[in-house]
Amino acid sequence: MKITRAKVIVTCPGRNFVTLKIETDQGVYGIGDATLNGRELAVVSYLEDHVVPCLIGRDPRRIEDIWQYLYRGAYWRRGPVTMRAIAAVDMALWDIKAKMAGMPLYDLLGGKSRDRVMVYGHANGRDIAETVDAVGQYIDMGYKAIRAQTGIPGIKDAYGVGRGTLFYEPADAALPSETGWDTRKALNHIPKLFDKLRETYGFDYHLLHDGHHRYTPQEAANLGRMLEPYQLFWLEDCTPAENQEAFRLVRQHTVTPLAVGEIFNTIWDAKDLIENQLIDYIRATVVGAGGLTHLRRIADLASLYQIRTGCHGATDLSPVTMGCALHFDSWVPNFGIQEYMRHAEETDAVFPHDYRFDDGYLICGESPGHGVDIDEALAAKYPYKPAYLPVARLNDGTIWNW
Ligand SMILES: O=NC(=O)[C@@H](O)[C@H](O)[C@H](O)CO
Ligand SMILES: [Co+2]
Repeated sequence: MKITRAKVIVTCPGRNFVTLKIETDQGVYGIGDATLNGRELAVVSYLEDHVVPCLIGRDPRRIEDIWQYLYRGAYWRRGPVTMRAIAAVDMALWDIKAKMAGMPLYDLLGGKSRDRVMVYGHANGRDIAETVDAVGQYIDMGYKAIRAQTGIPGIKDAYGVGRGTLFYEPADAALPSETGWDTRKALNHIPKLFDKLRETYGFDYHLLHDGHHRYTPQEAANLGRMLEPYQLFWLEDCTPAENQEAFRLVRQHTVTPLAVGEIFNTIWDAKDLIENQLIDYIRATVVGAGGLTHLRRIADLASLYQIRTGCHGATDLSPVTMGCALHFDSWVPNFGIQEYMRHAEETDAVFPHDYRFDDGYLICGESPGHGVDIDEALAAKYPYKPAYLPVARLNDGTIWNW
């Protein structure tokens, strides 16, 4: 069996997505997501100019060999562009293998460990009252788990607060927009949000919060401790994780569960965090961490330390990633939760899929492969539109983590 063609499809139905389509001499094709929010075209070039020429003629059944070839063969390794390109190839090859086997992908991974996948949505508001109301909307939609982010008095465009939409799409300008940050103001305000949420809705619903890399370890520990009475499902990205050891300082001072990893590219970004049990959930994704082949390895390492998966699932991860993630989530024994920010209608039209939302859970599809396709004719109607993630500055102008 041979790969006869591989093409990169760039489309912008509501937002930019990069999709790799691999065709074979057996007429079966597979697709993979390669979207890197704000740097999409770098992955397009990496794939078109440096990966696709190496794929033509290879046997698509040799998923592991191709993964190792692309990872070790590039010599330069572990970056977000490289690992997204490898992920797209990997997803497409698993799609092909499952289609050839006539199986939904989860069957190829080892079968279902659960019938449905608990998801969480993004409730946000410009102030506490709006955010409390938005959480109520998600509860009414059947969600059991809701992430809550609120505007903070004195902070311009705090992270996670949409502009009147039900969910949050941060890539909002042709050049990076400038947002503010003030940790003191955030630490004074965020506990009040969760106090109000628990007072309003009680403790039966899972509540999550994203620190989005903005606190130092000591500040993160302080926030974690202040949030303990509100029993969060997790506090995510509480401090930057380049220094994995920083989480030990947080861990020592709070029992608030910690989640990290949406920007991780390989197992090496998480190894120390996992082996030292410094986190409770690993957020690495199929598209961000080298595909199913590599994400399985991360999940298996995490399972040794009772750490569960909590895959990132924002709008900028395409329905192809969501489809693959649901097959992974259906199989992985140490599943925790799946982030599910809904895609725009025009996105769903370009990427027909068989997964569906039901009462706070996503139900994985049963069709052979990962269950997601791309309508190329429709995709062509949405040309790429430059869109950058914002940057954040402190009050004195210092660039901070967005
Ligand atoms: O937990 N979810 C998130 O942090 C997302 O909202 C990220 O900011 C975006 O995916 C970045 O493109
Ligand atoms: Co996040």
